[in-house]
Amino acid sequence: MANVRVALRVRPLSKREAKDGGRIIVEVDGRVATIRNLKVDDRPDGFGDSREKVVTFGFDYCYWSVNPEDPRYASQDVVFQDLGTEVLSGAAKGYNICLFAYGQTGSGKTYTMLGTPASMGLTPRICEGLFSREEDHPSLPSSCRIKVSFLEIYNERVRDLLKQSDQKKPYTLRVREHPEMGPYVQGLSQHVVTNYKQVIQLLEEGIANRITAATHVHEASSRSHAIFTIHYTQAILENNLPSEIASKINLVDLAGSERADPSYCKDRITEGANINKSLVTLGIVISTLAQNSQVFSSCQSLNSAASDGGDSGIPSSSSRTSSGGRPSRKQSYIPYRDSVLTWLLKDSLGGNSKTIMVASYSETMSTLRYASNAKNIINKPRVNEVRPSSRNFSSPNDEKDENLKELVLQNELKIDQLTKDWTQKWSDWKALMEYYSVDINRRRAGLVIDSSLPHLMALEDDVLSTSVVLYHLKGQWIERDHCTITSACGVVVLRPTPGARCTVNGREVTASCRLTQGAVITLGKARKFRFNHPAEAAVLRRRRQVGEAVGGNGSLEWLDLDGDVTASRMGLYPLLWKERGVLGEQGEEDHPQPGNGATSHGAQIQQQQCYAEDLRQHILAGSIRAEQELELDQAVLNQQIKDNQQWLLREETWLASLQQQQQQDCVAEKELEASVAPDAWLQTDGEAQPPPLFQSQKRAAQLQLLRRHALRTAERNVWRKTATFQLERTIEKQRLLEAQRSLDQLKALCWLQDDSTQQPPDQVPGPRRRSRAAGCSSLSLQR
Ligand SMILES: Nc1ncnc2c1ncn2[C@@H]1O[C@H](COP(=O)(O)OP(=O)(O)OP(=O)(O)O)[C@@H](O)[C@H]1O
Repeated sequence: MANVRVALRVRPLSKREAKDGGRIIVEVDGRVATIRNLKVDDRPDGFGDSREKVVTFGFDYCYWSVNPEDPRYASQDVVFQDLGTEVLSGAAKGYNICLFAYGQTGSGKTYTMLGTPASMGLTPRICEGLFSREEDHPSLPSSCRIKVSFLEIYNERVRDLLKQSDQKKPYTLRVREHPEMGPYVQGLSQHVVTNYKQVIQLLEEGIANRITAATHVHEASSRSHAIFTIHYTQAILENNLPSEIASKINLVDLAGSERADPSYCKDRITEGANINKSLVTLGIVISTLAQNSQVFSSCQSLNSAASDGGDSGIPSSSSRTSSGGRPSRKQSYIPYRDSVLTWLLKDSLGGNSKTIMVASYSETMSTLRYASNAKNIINKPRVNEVRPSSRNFSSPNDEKDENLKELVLQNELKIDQLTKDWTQKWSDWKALMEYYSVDINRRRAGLVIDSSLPHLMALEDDVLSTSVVLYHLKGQWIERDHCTITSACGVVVLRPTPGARCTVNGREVTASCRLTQGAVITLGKARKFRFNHPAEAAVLRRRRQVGEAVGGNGSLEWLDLDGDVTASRMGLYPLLWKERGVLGEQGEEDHPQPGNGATSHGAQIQQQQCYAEDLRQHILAGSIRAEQELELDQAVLNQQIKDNQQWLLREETWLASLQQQQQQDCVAEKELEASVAPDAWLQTDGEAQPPPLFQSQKRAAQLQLLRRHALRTAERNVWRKTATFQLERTIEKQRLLEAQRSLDQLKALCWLQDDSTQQPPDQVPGPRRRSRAAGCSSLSLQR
């Protein structure tokens, strides 16, 4: 519980006022303001009471800003040190805060709230405080987010001061009420800011767009109420779990009240009427809230003027609450919805907010009475904390409301868990499927079965068998009785168990043997398999294409399918010389076939190249697959978002119609009640919503929450998947780099050996040197 904090500020006389012989009749002493010499009775017959009347008001702060020479002088900085820092500390703790300036036109509201370029007011100073707070105190949560919006209420219509319409006619925005967040402006632009300069730019932009006009009292009078809202969110760790503290700061510069002047044009009179209407409503709201707070608090008002409803100067609603002069136990109806201003500030006035009011004083005492009344309002500010898995619902008075929220919370948690489980299972299953994926395509007359992993394909002896069996070689595949087939980093090796009969391409294998694309393996006498290595096949296909491109016949006669085990272990080493023949003809002329050592290195280089190429292919295929999948996920997510938006629209329309219906019913009901018993309506609780609408709104909110949650989860999944793909790619690339490195080492070793087998440099004729260079170019061409 917290009382509304009220500050009084007295500005200096304007030049015109000083010229007209005006004087300041209010005196400030500490936290008390005194007004003397009030006319007690201004009857023209002279029989009025001539005694000096003194009225005192107590406030939380009193600022004497009349003369800078005065020791009591309160500068902009002094005001900020009290009020601004209170706003900042409240925001840092996660409270919603509303600071508004009230007063007659020309009394100094805009000066206090916004200030001038030479003398900054509260709003820019508070913004500055938010940013410097982050910089000055690194111990504070580093992850803070600030979003601002700026609106004005002119003639009971809301305009976005930071998003001007292109059309001549300014567009207006609708005010809606969220069942949980309270009233809000639909479509109001929100601007994320990361530094102080950006906020000031937005503030200046909004101020420039605000409607002002000259009045009798003030040349540049603000004709609208302006609300600058800062959404301040801090990421914190609570019990080692990520959590958020969100605070909404409303900084309100109200339009000034003024007496209607018949000499004004029609528009100005309407404008003034609307300003006065909203300020009168604000007065009623403040007065009623103060009374309601008094009903429930044992505290007596310190201020006699505040408790004197008849002399408050504010349209009193006491008649609605009192019965026989004593306050009723029943809470009075608070007419928030009677003006857009009070509706929008509903939460700030008497709700979940810390509220500070700066009353700018000039001439009339009504401002002081207004302010004094506001002091009695007791709010229930609470910290807005968003817990890791869900929002933190708190402090509703209504028990039913609490239960409902609890239910929503539980549902949300359940859904969260289910979604998590489901996602996990789904991704496990998907990963498994992906790993063993077999692509079956219908092509022309037949079907093509394809897989990107090394596998064995059973060659059935039974002519009646019509099925195809694929055995994927994932990591290690152990056939206990026969042989071990290992697949590591794209290299598949078969090791027969001692005594077990294994043949590869018709030759018996007794030691480890590397399997190459297309090898036919026979286990025992009957079981025949064909070994497929898709990545290797892709490399071979590409080479065949290169061969064709440079004039070869594209045949695979060099693919030594029947090569002996040693050759097989070397993998594709014959390719090296074949390719040199194709790509390095120039070097071939004077470059003899290297000796055995060189052959072995060449084979290793070739093998390494194949491996690197495999990896490259693998990365390529992986990234294409990842992209496709992400695209698909994104499309699903977009569709979900679209569906949600449509659903929200339908729900809103439906609620609006329900609301309209309810309003009509209410009017009809009131009319009926009025005709039956004029005082009967006093007994009704204005704040209570009729059950059907309330239920519908709750239901809508519940559904909305669930849907929003599902969306958030889906978004998180896409993000997680993207991250996984990126990680996979990075790992693959790392592997590729390593392969490349060892390839380079092998090459260097090979050339070193070449060098050692050649004659000393002084005996080497020129063309041989060229040939080595040509060999080099041949390799780099391959690379
Ligand atoms: N504390 C102050 N010190 C010096 N000048 C002030 C102070 N307060 C107000 N003024 C000056 O008084 C004039 C009117 O102030 P301001 O525009 O803030 O009034 P306002 O209450 O916002 O008026 P309106 O409601 O018509 O917009 C301005 O010229 C402003 O600079």
